[in-house]
Amino acid sequence: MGLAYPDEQELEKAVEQLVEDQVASRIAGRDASLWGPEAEEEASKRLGWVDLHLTSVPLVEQVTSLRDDLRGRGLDRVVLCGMGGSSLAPEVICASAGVPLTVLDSSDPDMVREAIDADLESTVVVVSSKSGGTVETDSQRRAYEHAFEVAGIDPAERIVVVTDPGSPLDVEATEKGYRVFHADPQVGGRYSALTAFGLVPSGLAGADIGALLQEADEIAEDVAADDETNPALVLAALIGVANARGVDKLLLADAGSRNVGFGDWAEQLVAESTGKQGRGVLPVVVAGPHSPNADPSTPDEVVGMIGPMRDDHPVAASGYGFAVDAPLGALFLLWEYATAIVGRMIGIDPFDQPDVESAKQAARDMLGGGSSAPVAAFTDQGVTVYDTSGWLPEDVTTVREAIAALLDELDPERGYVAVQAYLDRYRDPSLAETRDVLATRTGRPTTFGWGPRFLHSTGQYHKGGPATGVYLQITSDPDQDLDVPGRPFTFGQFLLAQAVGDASVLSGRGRPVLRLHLDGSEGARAALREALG
Ligand SMILES: O=P(O)(O)OC[C@H]1O[C@H](O)[C@H](O)[C@@H](O)[C@@H]1O
Repeated sequence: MGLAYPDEQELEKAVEQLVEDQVASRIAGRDASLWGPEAEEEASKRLGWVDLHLTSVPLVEQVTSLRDDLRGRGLDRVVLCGMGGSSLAPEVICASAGVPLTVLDSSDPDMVREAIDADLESTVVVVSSKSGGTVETDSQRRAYEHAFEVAGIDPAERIVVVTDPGSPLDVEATEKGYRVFHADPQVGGRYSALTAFGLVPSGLAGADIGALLQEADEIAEDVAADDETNPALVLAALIGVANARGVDKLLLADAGSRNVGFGDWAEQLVAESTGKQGRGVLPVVVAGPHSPNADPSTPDEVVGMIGPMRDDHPVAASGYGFAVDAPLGALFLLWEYATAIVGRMIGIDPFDQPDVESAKQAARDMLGGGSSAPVAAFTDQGVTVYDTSGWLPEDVTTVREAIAALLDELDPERGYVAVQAYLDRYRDPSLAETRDVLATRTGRPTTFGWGPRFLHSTGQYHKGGPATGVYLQITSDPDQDLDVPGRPFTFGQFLLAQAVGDASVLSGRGRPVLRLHLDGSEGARAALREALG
């Protein structure tokens, strides 16, 4: 089928089919057969999220009492160490509630050092990892343990752990006497907003987590209903039918939602759940309804507006897009249902992430010296240019020409640009504006991700989804590198290995990757800005 937006009748038919197949009630009943025989085993241990509005209720009391205890001891600054599904939900929960939470989801040495140096005296650190083996999170924990010890503070007084029972982190934290919250092992990372992963850090930071569960409870019956008005069915039908027609990007704009930064959470859910086996839905998260890619949009995008809150129905679908909003707890559950249903419609397992490991392995190979160091093409104005696998034409000698050459590789109908900045997002927030600049320049869907954060979110799609992207990596010399205590590498070496490792996997799929490495000077940054525009 060609690239054409589905009409209303097709959408109605798709919803009717979902109703007839009883997809919603079967998800609620944890029917693991919905995604085919190959996905059944994984799905049979990944559907616990349907009942979290009930099963997580006892956590509210436990977290509130720990918060009161910590505050009584003057510990009111909460730092969360965790990647992907272990940090994206608390970030949106706390931002929406207006309570401060420092999210440390990076291996950037400057970012780690700044988080640690800020007010250690009043800090409690939540270390969250479902697997208990994520290297970024492990490294951040080690750095905090070291900092507490140097300051004469017992880490056991300050570190709270969230992990699955029996994980390596669980074992080590228990031995060390840390306070451990066990998460529900029947829930995967990106569906874990209403487990201990979402609730512990948010509750300690001061968000009303009881209200959040209540909000989810209020929509639970609607999203589980085999009914044409079920908002999850309407949302899924729109995205799923469009995808079958080649409309495979999902624009998410904040249109005045009270749920601050919701797009970043939905981005991981949709990209990692659907982007595999050469298929998937690419979320394109933009600031507002008038951002480039939203206005004008491209023919291969479903245009989704998050907000404003509607009284009658959480989802309003029209021929070319939708508006969706609800209280945050309800929105989590609604999108989880919708994403799992889209997974069924496009024929993939929405609960695995088969391509994430490849980049981790490539990073390990780099760190262990098992792969050769990348060779630069040239340096221009403090920016060293790397073209993984040598796709750059030989006569290209400037950053400006290199960016133009990358954009020349874009397919005008299906292609997208992914900017991946392995930098300190708190110090360099304006770099995210690169997205709008390149979206305007190319007229094509453009995503922006901070590395290594995006590796645990859209990273799966970039490696496992349709091979239609061109990739612009930005790396830099840090101000000052930092040791990872007890490890044979520094944070700076690890960060670079992550970028180089991911680039090698992407280029192994035949995609062009351009890495621009800044020497840390203002001149290099200015040269980059100038070459982008
Ligand atoms: O919670 P963790 O086990 O540390 O995992 C953190 C993240 O790691 C991987 O990248 C997965 O692809 C993500 O889905 C997950 O959220």
